[in-house]
Amino acid sequence: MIMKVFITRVIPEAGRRLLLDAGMTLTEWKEKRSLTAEELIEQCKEHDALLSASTTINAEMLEACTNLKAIALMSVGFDNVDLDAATKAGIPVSNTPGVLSGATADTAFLLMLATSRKAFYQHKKIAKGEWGFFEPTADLGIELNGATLGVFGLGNIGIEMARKCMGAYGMKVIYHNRNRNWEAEQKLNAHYVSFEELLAQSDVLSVHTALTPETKGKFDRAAFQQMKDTAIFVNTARGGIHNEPDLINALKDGLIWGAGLDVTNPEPMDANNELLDLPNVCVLPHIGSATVQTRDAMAQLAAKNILAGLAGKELPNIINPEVYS
Ligand SMILES: NC(=O)C1=CN([C@@H]2O[C@H](COP(=O)(O)OP(=O)(O)OC[C@H]3O[C@@H](n4cnc5c(N)ncnc54)[C@H](O)[C@@H]3O)[C@@H](O)[C@H]2O)C=CC1
Ligand SMILES: O=C(O)C(=O)CO
Repeated sequence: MIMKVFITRVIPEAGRRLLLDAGMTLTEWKEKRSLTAEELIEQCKEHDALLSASTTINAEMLEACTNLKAIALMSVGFDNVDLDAATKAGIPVSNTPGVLSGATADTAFLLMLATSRKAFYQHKKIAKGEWGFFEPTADLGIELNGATLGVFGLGNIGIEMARKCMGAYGMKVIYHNRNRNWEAEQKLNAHYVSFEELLAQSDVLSVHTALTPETKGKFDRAAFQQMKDTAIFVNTARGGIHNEPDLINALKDGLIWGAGLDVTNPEPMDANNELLDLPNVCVLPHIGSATVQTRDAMAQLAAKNILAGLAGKELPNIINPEVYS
């Protein structure tokens, strides 16, 4: 029987090929705008499986599309999906863990280093014709050698970030997590600390948890107040984990030294956002996993999950396993 897969964006050929070679019929959303909620429902009703690249999947859609045999997300994060509703609708959902950890940690590392040297600000100055002259005390950065990296969420990406920082700058690693990660602690010689200690001791604080009700708005004014005024805040996880007005004020009031963000709240960020004008800030448009190799691997993994679901098997990267009980 021919199975039909709906794909919410154009995905790398590596993933499409796996599905096509298995005899699937594909419909890709090729328009330069996101699907509306109604369009998503309309499409999903006509298909057997959904491969979703950062589309909101709400209860209404899931209740309307119980025909779906699998939803494969092309992401690790699943805060855009109503997982309880998916389970209630009997639809298995998968994500793409692991394959994007290196690329996303590279992005966190890039933001840390670029922020520490005000790199994006300097680039903008040149573009505006403001190369200037040699001023021994102007626009200085800070060095990272021997600094303390604080990881909030020592999972796949947090571990990769810690490795890179240790290798490049001999950074000391401390972390705070829901649960202690004993294995990573041993491998990285990382020290578990309370959230308050993480705030107080980090020279660079890098966020790597999922966005959940517990982490939403976790980095607010009260948190920034407890950080060093020389600290760099890096967030490549989700914009909702920091409170943006509080972050702007923390930077302007000198509570912290700088910020590097791959994720904002909302996305896309408004072009007039104050953060874009601050010298010690570097912002990227959510490109954590955006390399050729990583996007190929993500598309392939998502495709493998779809194929398993359509063959009546458990999705290898299932995130709502209770759907099978
Ligand atoms: N910027 C980008 O393009 C990308 C962003 N991400 C984001 O990064 C997040 C992390 O990804 P992975 O490292 O692969 O996930 P992971 O599940 O391997 O690691 C997350 C860690 O956070 C910990 N954690 C969860 N809730 C916590 C809490 N309330 N307090 C303290 N620790 C908590 C978990 O125990 C786990 O160790 C994803 O959820 C996603 O939102 C992921 C990939 C790319
Ligand atoms: O995987 C994720 O969660 C992302 O944000 C995009 O790769």
